[in-house]
Amino acid sequence: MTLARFYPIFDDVAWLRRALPLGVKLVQLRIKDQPQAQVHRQIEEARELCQRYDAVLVVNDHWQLAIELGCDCVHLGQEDLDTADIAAIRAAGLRLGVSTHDAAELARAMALNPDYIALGPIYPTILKKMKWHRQGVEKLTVWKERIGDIPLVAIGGMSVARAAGAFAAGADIVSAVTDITLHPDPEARVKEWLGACT
Ligand SMILES: Cc1ncc(COP(=O)(O)OP(=O)(O)O)c(N)n1
Ligand SMILES: Cc1nc(C(=O)O)sc1CCOP(=O)(O)O
Ligand SMILES: [Mg+2]
Repeated sequence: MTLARFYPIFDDVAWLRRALPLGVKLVQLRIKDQPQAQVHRQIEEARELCQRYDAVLVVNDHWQLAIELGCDCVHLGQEDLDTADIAAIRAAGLRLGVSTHDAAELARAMALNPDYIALGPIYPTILKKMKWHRQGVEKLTVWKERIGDIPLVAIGGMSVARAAGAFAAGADIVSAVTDITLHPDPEARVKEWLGACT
């Protein structure tokens, strides 16, 4: 299945209630620091919403719950890979996206035969503190040459205005958080994103 080119990431299912009716077809639920019961409830609702709107739900970090709740896809970073049971994820039929930031991480990700590879932060991000400041769009070209047909996600400091440059450099998908969630009119911004990622 081909993944949509616009990939918003949200920290609460309430955002999915707003974004999915607008036409978002690929979305990540990235919940941090919430009690397990709340995470469970949110993933369950997100899965139902994505089924209703024919969208792919990617569950960040919480791979056991993603398996338990019959979700489509999980996203794991390099630290997550230290403890995740990849065989169990695959046996449950879930797709897998993996974060990468340097060549060693890319080699580790490629060995898992992932369904997409994310490279970031392409531009500086204000969402979280990171060891990497800015990879630059040029690195997307290098990554795309190395990963071939595996979809490449550009993440980190992405905006509507920056999306075309990322696609031109080799990204197949562009992901964003704060460009949407901190926008004064998030719905209007999602619509702009959908227009920029056709
Ligand atoms: C599409 C996408 N790319 C990268 C990340 C980051 O994952 P990770 O390194 O595990 O960091 P956290 O998001 O868990 O803080 C992502 N979530 N999605
Ligand atoms: C969650 C995340 N992971 C990144 C990585 O490089 O792995 S950058 C990032 C934050 C993306 O948020 P924003 O669009 O607001 O910059
Ligand atoms: Mg993670």
